Amino acid sequence: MAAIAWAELEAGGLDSAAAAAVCEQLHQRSYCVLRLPDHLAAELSALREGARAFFALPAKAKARVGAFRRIAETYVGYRDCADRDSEFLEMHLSPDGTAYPREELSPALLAASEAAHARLSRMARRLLAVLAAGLDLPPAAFLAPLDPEPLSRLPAGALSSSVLRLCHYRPRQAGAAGGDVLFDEHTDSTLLTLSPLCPEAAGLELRDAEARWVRIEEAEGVTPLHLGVHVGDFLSFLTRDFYPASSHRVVRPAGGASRLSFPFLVRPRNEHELDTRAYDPEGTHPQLPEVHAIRCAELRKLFDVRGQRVVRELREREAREEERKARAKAFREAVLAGRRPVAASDESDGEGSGGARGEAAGQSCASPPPQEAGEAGGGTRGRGGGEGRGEGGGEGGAASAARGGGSKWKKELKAAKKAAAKARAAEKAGGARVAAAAAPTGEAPPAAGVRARWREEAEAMEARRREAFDAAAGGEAEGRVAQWRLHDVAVLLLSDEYLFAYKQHDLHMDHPTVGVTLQTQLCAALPHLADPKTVHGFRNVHQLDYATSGVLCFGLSKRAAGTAGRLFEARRVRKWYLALVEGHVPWSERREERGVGKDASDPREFRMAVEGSEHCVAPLAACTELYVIGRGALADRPVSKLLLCPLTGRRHQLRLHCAVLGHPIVGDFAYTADRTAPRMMLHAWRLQLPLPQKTVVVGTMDPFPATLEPSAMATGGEVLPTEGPAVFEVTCELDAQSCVHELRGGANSTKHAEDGVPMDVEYNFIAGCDRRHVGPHDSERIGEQVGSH
Ligand SMILES: O=C(O)CCC(=O)C(=O)O
Ligand SMILES: [Fe+2]
Repeated sequence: MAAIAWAELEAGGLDSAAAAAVCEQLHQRSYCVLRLPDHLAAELSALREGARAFFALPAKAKARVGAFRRIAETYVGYRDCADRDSEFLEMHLSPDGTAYPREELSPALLAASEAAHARLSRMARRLLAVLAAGLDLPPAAFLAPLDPEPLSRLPAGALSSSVLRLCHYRPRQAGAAGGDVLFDEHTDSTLLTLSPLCPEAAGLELRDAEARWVRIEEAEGVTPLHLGVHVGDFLSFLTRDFYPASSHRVVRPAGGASRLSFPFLVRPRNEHELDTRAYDPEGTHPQLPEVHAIRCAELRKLFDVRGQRVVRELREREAREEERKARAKAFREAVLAGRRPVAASDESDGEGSGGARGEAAGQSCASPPPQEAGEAGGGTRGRGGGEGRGEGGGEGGAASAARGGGSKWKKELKAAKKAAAKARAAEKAGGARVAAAAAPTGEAPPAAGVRARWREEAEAMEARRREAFDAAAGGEAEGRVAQWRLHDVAVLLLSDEYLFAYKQHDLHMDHPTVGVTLQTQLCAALPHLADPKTVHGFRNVHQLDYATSGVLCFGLSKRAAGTAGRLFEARRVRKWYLALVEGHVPWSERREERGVGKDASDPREFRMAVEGSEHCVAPLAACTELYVIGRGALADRPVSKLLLCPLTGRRHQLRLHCAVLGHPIVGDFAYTADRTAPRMMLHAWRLQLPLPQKTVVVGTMDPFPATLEPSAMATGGEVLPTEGPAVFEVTCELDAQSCVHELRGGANSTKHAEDGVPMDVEYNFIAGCDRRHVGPHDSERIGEQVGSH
């Protein structure tokens, strides 16, 4: 799971990339993980040490802090849940910023709690402002119910509603009964909950979008400086489940370790009366319920009742899901045991493709189809119910909602209507008024929010690209637009653990609405290897842009994908790209180190910009090595062929680095005005992965060969057969110089410039790679190459 840097969220605008990631993740799966800056380590460890010392006190001393009790509309104090091996201390702040309760607590714990409370509260406000902006709402829409800022504006004698809950889960006593769930499944009756993670005694489990338990503290790379953020009932209610409440629980950490945790529960003030009309005077916002004159305290009671039912439903669903998983696993194991993966494409041409074909053909039909997000199991999301453990011990749950897939909005609408019906019942009973939590009946509410916006953007980009082709081809665009079919995919290398595929240019890796994407192609070609637990079927570990072609690696299991993903993150993967760039490049080698950040002038937030340019914001370090392979012409225009080695992987890094050096990539729609090239001439040529057992290099043919033949452009987008094997694989480590040597030596040219670079070469491009280009690989040989580990 990629953590979002808090520093970026803090420094960027409400619509920065980090902000968008927070909105997207909370929308998709109701939680995200933030990476806190190192300087907060001391603050967090002071809190940990203070709490550890407190919980180590004799029971009598802890009881003197004061039992769990209600003070001015909120609960404070210490409680011991001996039957669950857990104890809790609820810390609030007084209007002067001091912690409450204070009796018996060490000055160190008080100081650490005050600092953490204040800091987490500020972070929560920032996050809520970001989440509001994600729905085109002003920050006040989500901030108004919170404790006032500064706290000195609290009524005299009141305490903060938001609470820092110090939790201690003891190791299991020898011979003790009791299960492994220490804190039952629930949703928090908060807007948000912020939890510094505890990887040394991982126990926090959250439901993912398919309602499976995820132990976020066990994810690779999680440290005590990571912060879990999850959505509570109030935010879920206020956004009609756009940000759904996260269902979670605490289980016994492995190895019987004791666990300390500090969830910060960002609560609305009980006495606050919700009124959303100010933020949506027309009542047209598709996500904001129209609510007025309803006290948060009343709403909270409603959440508690609803939570009970949803937990029951979830448990039933979980049992059904377990059964289905066992069946899918048995099937997958049977296929892998046979080591005979089958390519069952939509069109059987009888030719061998990437994986060995044949014997197991019948089985592929029976394999479970990959599921779209939200389709799995009906899409009911987890919401938990209070288990009668007192305030906070068991928190209420919000209405269930479904996400993803075509029926998402209908399901959401249904949930919203149910919520409205309940609210109306509450209105009758308690006199509170919830005007209309339901959308207008009869039709799904219009799509809103970041996800919908991004989808629109992707579609608009696609439309623009088509338009440009239309213009360039004078109405004969059809032949020039890449219209890939399901079987236009090549499997370059297949092992038990990894799949390397060829992505065609002008093809999405995946897409919520487009039918032919690399993912759907792979699902059609290798249905038995598609994992129904994933959203699209195959676990990609890195990305290629829509317009870029080339090698992509997929992990066939979560573990394999994790291993490869970590190699990418650690920058241990070497990548070589080939590009045709405009003009004759005057140097033969170059290193470009300008950082890459967002281009603030692009309203679509698509383009990036290099450090130092006028509109570049928050640039991140970027480095590319560029080598000239040759200079010549492509359809009468001067071009150079480059080998590009990105040492970092920023969005659009290669396009930008070429452009800023004065030689943009031919056909790059984002950074050039040229609309005549039939494709963007950028290709991910080779990938070198130092997998634990063996380093593999997987490559493709050179799609921009030097040739004296008539340009392939004339054939307009047709898939051409290539000469020789399309897959290049070696098991020794490669370096850039040897690639340069190989490419220059292979250039079909007799003239050389002074620097040894071939000149006057007529370049060509191969419009795509089809299965016929792939060498005769069988899974045994490839298994040897990649090794299994
Ligand atoms: O102990 C934890 O990490 C989480 C506890 C929790 O869910 C809560 O206090 O609401
Ligand atoms: Fe919780």
